[in-house]
Amino acid sequence: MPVPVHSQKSKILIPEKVSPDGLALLKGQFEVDEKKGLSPDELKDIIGEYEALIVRSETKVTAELLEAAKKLKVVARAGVGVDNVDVASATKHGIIVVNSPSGNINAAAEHTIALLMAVARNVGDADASIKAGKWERSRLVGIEAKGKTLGIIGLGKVGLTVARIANGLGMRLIAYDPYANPNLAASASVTLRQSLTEILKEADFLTLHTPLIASTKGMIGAAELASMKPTARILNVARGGMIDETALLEALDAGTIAGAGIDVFTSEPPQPDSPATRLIAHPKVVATPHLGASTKEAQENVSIDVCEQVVSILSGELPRSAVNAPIILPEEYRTLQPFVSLIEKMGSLYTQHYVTRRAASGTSTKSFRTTFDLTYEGQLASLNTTKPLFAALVKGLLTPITSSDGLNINIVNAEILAKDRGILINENRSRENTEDKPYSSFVTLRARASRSPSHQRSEPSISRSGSPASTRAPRIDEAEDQIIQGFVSANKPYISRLDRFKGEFVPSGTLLICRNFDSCGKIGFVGSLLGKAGVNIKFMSVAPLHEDLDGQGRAQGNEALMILGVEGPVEDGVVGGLIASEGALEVSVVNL
Ligand SMILES: NC(=O)C1=CN([C@@H]2O[C@H](COP(=O)(O)OP(=O)(O)OC[C@H]3O[C@@H](n4cnc5c(N)ncnc54)[C@H](O)[C@@H]3O)[C@@H](O)[C@H]2O)C=CC1
Ligand SMILES: O=C(O)C(=O)COP(=O)(O)O
Repeated sequence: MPVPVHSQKSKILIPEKVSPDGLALLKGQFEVDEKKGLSPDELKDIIGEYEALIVRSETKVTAELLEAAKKLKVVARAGVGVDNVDVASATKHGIIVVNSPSGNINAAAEHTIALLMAVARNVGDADASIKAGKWERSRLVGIEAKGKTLGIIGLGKVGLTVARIANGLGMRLIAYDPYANPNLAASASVTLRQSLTEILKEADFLTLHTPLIASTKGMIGAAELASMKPTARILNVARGGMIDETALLEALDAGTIAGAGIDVFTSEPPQPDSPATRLIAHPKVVATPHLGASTKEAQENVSIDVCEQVVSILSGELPRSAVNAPIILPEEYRTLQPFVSLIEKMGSLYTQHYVTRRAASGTSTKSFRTTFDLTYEGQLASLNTTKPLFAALVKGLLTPITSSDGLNINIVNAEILAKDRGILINENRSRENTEDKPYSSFVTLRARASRSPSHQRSEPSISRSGSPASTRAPRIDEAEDQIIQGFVSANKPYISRLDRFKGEFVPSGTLLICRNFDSCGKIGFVGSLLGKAGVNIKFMSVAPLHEDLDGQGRAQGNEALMILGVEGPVEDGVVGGLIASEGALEVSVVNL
C-alpha cells in the first residue's frame, strides 16, 4: 500500500467522549483535536480543516455539515447505529463511513437484561423508595423471568446475544425478524414467528433490537400496544423513535402495559415536558440515559476498532467495516490489499505515460473514446468482490489529472465518478493456471482507444502541469491497444509488461521511461546526462520487445524500454537532452 506521507499531519476531530485506547493509535501520527460541547454551527465552522471525524450517537452528521467538510475522508462511528449520520450524503461526497459493528454488542445485550430484571423486580422504584426512607415490601412485589415469554424484534447481533442470555434465565424465546438466519435462531433456542402480531400477543417481555430505519420508525404505536397482554413489559435499548412515546405513556397510565425499561429516546437528551421526559418520570418505567454501550470494555473495543480504520483510510488502505462500501471478507481483504496498490499504480502509469504522450504527439485526446479491460487471472479471479480493484483503477486513472484538493476518489464513489467521466471499464476473470509462475495472481490492463464519432468527452483530460513528455513520439495508431501487466510478489507490486515491452520493475517513486534503439552506449549516454543534471539513479531496468522474444528470452527487435528510478525532479531540459539525436526515441516521466 502507499506509504502514508504525513509531512503536514492530517487532522482528526473528535467532538464526543471516545475511549483513549483507540486515540493512542492516532496521536503522534495525526493531529487529534478532542473538542466537546460544540454547537452544530461551531462544528460546521471548523469541519473544513479535518480529514477524519470520530463520533458516537450525539453528533448529528448532516448533509449540511458534510457539504462544509471539504477535506473529510472518513466519518467513523464509534459504535453500531449510524442513524445520526447522513450516509447517502457522505457517499455522494466520497466520504467513507465506518462503524464498529460488534464492539459494543455484548454491552447492549447485558444492558437489556439489566433493564429486564429491573423492570421485573421494580428495582428503580424500590431504590427511590428506600432512599426516601420508606420500607415498602408489599407494594414492590415483582415477577420472575423464568418461564416467561421474551418476544424479540430484530434477531441480529444484539437480539441473538440477548436471546442466549435470556435462555440461561429459563425464558421462552420467540422472535420476529424477516431476515433472520433460521439456523442461528434455532441454535439460540429461538422460535421464529412470521409476523409482529404473533409476537405482540404472546410476549410477557418485548424487546426491540432493529436499526432505526423507515420500516421500524414508530413500529410500536397505540394499536400494537393495545394488542399486547396488560401484564407485558417493554424494553428498548435500540433506538428512540421505534416506540411512540405518547402511546406508551398512555398505555402505562391506563394499565394496559405493566412496565417499561427504556434506554433510548426520540430526542436525546429529551426536551423538558416532552413525552420522553414524562416517560422517564413514570413510576412504572426504569430509564437510563443511552447507556447500552457505556461499559469500559465496549468503549475500548469500539474506540480501537474505529481508530484502526481511520488510520487505514488516512493511509490509503481499505477499511474493515465501511457502512457505505461493499463488505469484504477478511481473507479477501488480505488478498486484495496489495492488488489495490498495484492497480492504482497501473491506472496512474497509464494516464501519465500514454495520455500525456498522446497529447504530446499532437493527437486530441478529446477525439478518443477509451475502453479499459481489466483482467484478473489466477487467485484474484475467484474473489467475491473486485470493487476495491475497480475503484483503485479509477483512482489511478484520474488522480494524476485532478487537482489534489479536487476529487476524493474511493471505493464509495468510484463507479459514479467513472460513469460521470465516460470511462468504461470491463472487468474480466481468467482462471488461467498461474502455478508455473512466481506469483499466484496476475492483472492485465488493456486500453482500447478508438475515435469517438461525436468527439464527446471521453478521455480524462490531460493537462498535467509540469509533466515533461516526449517530443519525438510517433502518432498513436487509434487501432493500437495499450497494455500494462502486473503482479504482486511478497506483497510488493511489480509491472511486468508495458505495451510491447516486457521487463519487471517496481512502480514506485519517480520513473523515467525511455524508449530507445537497443544499441550499445545507450545506458552510458542516459547515465552521464542524468549525472550531469544532478539526477540520482536509484535503479534501472531494461525491457526488450515483448512480441520479438525468441525462445530463449533474448530480444530480437531493435527497440527496448529503459526504466530508471530516479531521485529529485527531472526538468524539461533534461528530458529534451535525453531525446537528442543519439539518445532516446521517447521519454516520459511518471510519479508513482
Ligand atoms: N443503546 C445502545 O447503546 C446501543 C444500541 N444499539 C442498537 O441496537 C440495534 C441493533 O443492533 P445490532 O444487533 O448490532 O444490529 P444488526 O444489524 O446485527 O441486527 C438488526 C436486525 O434487525 C432486523 N430487522 C431490520 N428491520 C426489521 C424489521 N422491520 N422487523 C424486524 N426485524 C428487522 C435485521 O434483519 C437484523 O437482523 C441498532 O439500532 C443499534 O443502533 C446497539 C448497540 C448499543
Ligand atoms: O452503538 C450504538 O448504536 C449505540 O447506540 C451506542 O451509542 P453511544 O456510542 O453510546 O452514543
